[in-house]
Amino acid sequence: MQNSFHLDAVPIRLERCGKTFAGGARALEPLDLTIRGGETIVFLGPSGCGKTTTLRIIAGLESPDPDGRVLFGEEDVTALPIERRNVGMVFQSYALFPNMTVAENVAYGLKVRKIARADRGRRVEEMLDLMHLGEFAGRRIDQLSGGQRQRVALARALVVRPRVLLLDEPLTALDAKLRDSLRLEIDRLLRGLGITAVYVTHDQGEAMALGDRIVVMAKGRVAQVGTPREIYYQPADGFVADFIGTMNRLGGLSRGGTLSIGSATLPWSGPEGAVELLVRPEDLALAGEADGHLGGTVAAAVFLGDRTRLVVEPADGPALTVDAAGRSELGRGDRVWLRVDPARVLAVP
Ligand SMILES: Nc1ncnc2c1ncn2[C@@H]1O[C@H](COP(=O)(O)OP(=O)(O)OP(=O)(O)O)[C@@H](O)[C@H]1O
Repeated sequence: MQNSFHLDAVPIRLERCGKTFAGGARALEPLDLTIRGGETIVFLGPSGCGKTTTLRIIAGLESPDPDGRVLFGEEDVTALPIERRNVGMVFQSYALFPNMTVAENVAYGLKVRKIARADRGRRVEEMLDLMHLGEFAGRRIDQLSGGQRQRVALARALVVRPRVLLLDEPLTALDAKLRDSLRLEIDRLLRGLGITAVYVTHDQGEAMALGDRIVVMAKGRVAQVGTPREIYYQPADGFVADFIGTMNRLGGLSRGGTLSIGSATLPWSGPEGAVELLVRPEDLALAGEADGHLGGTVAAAVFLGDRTRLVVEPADGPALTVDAAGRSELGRGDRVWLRVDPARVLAVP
């Protein structure tokens, strides 16, 4: 990024960070996780899985159960309140001062930290530049669009040069198109600044696009930690497989070094026995009757422009989603054959 603005990237370590709320509800099972300096880590999961609680523990808005520790670099910050952790936060709800100008909002954190006026002015200007907000400096917040407000919120969080940037569903309140463009902007910003960032979302597309690594959570537990590719191609279990992208369940059997699918018996070197067999739509191919493994009828066809997404019902077993390449004329009621590459079939517990 062509800007003098630079942040030190600290690693964050969570050690046995669980959370039990008054009344005994366990929102978070004890969690151990190291977030590398400069890494963007995304907590992803359905509502109520504990992602916001984890973020709030990192921020210092919530303390972990006794025994849990939060470290920023070598410093144990477990007992420090949020104002002494030097974190920047961005929320879905913006949390800006509506009757102050953009520049005043961005300057606020510097004022609280008693930064001298001249220095303040320079840093605000630098930050507004970075967020392409220069022309809005004198506008009041209630005169801005949602996307512009969220850029102000980012500027306000970053101007104090936080050790870590925490983002809680920052794009959820915006419409789809704005969400996409601001997501790209956040991506550029995080890469450019090299800041350690923790991002909470329930949107898998956002998680895949922004995360260096994704922590998939379910019911207060970590289901899997991995890069977007690891999570997509090697899901740890059926929950992760279903939560990220589209996944097919193959009604087949793995036994004695073979995989039986439809009328075909294929060589198989994966786990056998009580496993679920899964395959991504892009790893199924349409074929002819002679070289197909599994016959079925097209139950639905959705034209997506570059491809047509088909739902194919085999004679027995679950329906399968498969993509036909552009300009395919396949439609409801057509009889098709599918080929399965056994090397692409996943077996999960
Ligand atoms: N202050 C609180 N007191 C009691 N229970 C709470 C409190 N805050 C959260 N919880 C509970 O802890 C669990 C995890 O909540 P959390 O907000 O971390 O989930 P989340 O994954 O961020 O969900 P969402 O996407 O809906 O915000 C939920 O069951 C929630 O009801």
